[in-house]
Formats: sequence, C-alpha cells, structure tokens
Amino acid sequence: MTATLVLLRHGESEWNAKNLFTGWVDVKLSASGEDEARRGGRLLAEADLLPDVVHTSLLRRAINTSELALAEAGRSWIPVKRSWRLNERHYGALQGKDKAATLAEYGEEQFMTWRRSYDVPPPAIEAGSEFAQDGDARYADLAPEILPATECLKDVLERMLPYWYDGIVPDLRAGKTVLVAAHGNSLRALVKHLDGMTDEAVVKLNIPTGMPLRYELDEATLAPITAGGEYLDPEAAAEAAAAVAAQGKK
Ligand SMILES: O=C(O)[C@@H](CO)OP(=O)(O)O
Repeated sequence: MTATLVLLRHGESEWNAKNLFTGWVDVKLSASGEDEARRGGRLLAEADLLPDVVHTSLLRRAINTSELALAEAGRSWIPVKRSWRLNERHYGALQGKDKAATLAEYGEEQFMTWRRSYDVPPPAIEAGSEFAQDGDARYADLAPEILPATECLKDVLERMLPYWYDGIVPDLRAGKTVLVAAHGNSLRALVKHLDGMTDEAVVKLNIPTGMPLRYELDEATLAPITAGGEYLDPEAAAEAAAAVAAQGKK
C-alpha cells in the first residue's frame, strides 16, 4: 500500500507575470494563473486523483489556486487546513524588486545565490517598510522571534518540517489523498526532504506553477516510490520549470 500526496504550486501570480520577487507579499493570481489552477483541477479529475483534504499556506495565491482546482475536480467540500509554515520563502529586502533589474545591478552570481543557494538569505527586510509583514493580522499570533524578515531555503525547510510531521503526515497515515497547495520555494523544501536531495542538487530544482505533482509514498517510511514524483502533464511541467529557472534572464 502507498500513501498519496499531490503537490501543487499556485498558478501564475500578478507579480510572477511582472517578474518581481514576491515572497510573503500577498499578491493575487493573474487571469492566466486562474486558468492554470482550473487546468490543474481538471488534470486531477482526469487522473481520478481526488483529494480528501487540502493543506495551504496563508497566502491567497495558494488558497485561491486550491479553491479553483478543487472546484474543477468537484472537491470544493473537502476539509482545509492552513499554516504559515507552508508560506513562500520570505525574500527579505528583495520583496517587490524587479528580478531583471536585480540581476543587472548585482550580477548573475549574487542574483543566483539569493535565488537558489541553499543557505544564503537575502538581506533582511526593514520592519514597517512597504513590503514587510510585521503588521499583518494573519501573523499576529506568531512570536516576533519566529516571524521571518528574510529566509534562505534551509530556513524554509526548518520551519516547514514541523507542519509536515504534525499537520500533513497524520492525514497520509490515515489513508487520505492529500493535496498541498503552496509555493515554488516551500515546495522545493518539501521535495528536498521527500527525495533526500543534497544541498547542492536542490539548487537546480524548479517547480512550475499550476502543475500537479503526484507522489506515491511507501506507507511505512513515507519514502517516494518514484524519486521526484510524477507530474500529471510531464511535458508541460518540464517546459514551465525551465521558464522558472530562466526568470530575470530575458
Ligand atoms: O518571487 C518569489 O517569491 C519566488 C517564487 O515566485 O521567486 P523565485 O523563483 O525567484 O524564487
């Protein structure tokens, strides 16, 4: 027997479309992002991969993606659980900045270190500044020392794992088909954990928007049966992942 997990990065957001660093800024889906979410839901239905429960971040691009996808699959009624621990990586002082302009200003090495290195965070965001979250009501219950002002992928993995073990694993162990609707970097952290990827290998991993990624996990160990899981539309996913990798460079 296996446990079934489906990972879904939100559809294209308005800031993905504008090529801006986003992180914890709560931007909306673009019109094509909404279409991607619906298409993701249709792929789930066609594969008869019907979630019993959905876990999302606290950001509306993931929440709305899950709602649109589940509506398309006829599963709007399933229980929903949300956690800040599934949020996108906090992009620190880069939040709101143009990716191409950042690349031009700092050069490719620094740009890619900030985007994809495992353990180098961007500079921290200034509290109270335009794109900071320190006054955001949804994080009011978080202790100030927990609320990030910037994060690298290692930080994301460390704050995401407690939710994986305490929030998601119990649903998998109960035999539920679990949908996790989250973000490029929080899902990179989860995939790194599931597949036991090295710190070096995860640098090259890019997760496309709106493409359901199915993992069948060994029931006892929760190790993936197929490393890397299986995209429901592998060709489209490979093309879209290459576009994510190239962001800022065109
Ligand atoms: O801006 C962001 O928050 C992320 C995801 O959109 O971008 P990147 O792929 O550059 O880490």
